Amino acid sequence: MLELKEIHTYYGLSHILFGVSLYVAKGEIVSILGRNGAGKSTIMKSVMGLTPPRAGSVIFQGDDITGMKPHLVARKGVGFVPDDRRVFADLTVGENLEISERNTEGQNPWNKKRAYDFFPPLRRLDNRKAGFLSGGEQQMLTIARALMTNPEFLLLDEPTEGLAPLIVAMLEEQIVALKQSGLTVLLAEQNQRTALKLSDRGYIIDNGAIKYHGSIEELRADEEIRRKYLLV
Ligand SMILES: Nc1ncnc2c1ncn2[C@@H]1O[C@H](COP(=O)(O)OP(=O)(O)OP(=O)(O)O)[C@@H](O)[C@H]1O
Repeated sequence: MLELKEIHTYYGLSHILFGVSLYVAKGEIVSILGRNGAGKSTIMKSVMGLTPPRAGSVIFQGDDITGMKPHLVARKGVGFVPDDRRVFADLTVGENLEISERNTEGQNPWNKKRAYDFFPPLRRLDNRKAGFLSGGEQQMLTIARALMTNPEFLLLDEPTEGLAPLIVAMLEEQIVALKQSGLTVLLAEQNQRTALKLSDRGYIIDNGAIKYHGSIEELRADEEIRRKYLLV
């Protein structure tokens, strides 16, 4: 469904991604694991066209979308949950959801009701300004906003970072539910426990290059590689 072929991405003169290749098949949850600053977010932004790769290609559902503008990538069915949990602080939770609603003509489209059924804690916050939410509530809202665009593919950048264990467990369950509903997910994670629990396959990135790729069973069994490249 998504394939990156040897992409090189820069911030100005800084060369950040060095020939990153990966693929995600329809229906999979694939994790990119790596330490702080390894390049996980830059991979996500390269797919979204926020930091277009200067070399290599991004193929989505057979189309070359390398360097396509972010709103057009979104229109193709890619939802993005960035790691900064950006919401419109002055709008209510309900308004944040309503203004994100798109592509509602398919079967069982996401709307406010479905979003509240999916994240029940958000329902009672319908009228609350989003700037007053807790970190966990904000993360639910950020994910729900991405879902309101009815994506087929979701880029999730460190969704559980800095959240309390109970919220992390709830989000993990919901990510699995999204997969069961037919969504394909590329997940960036520093937290290997979450990645090992949810994913079908994993990539390890270090210093902007892929160092390892395997099934989650292989990754789980390979303690040496995890110790070398990940936080333990
Ligand atoms: N806007 C920017 N301008 C310049 N350099 C940047 C910018 N954003 C990120 N970088 C650098 O790019 C490298 C990769 O960052 P990236 O955010 O992709 O890492 P990450 O693996 O997602 O880590 P984190 O968990 O901290 O988000 C880092 O060295 C970072 O300092």
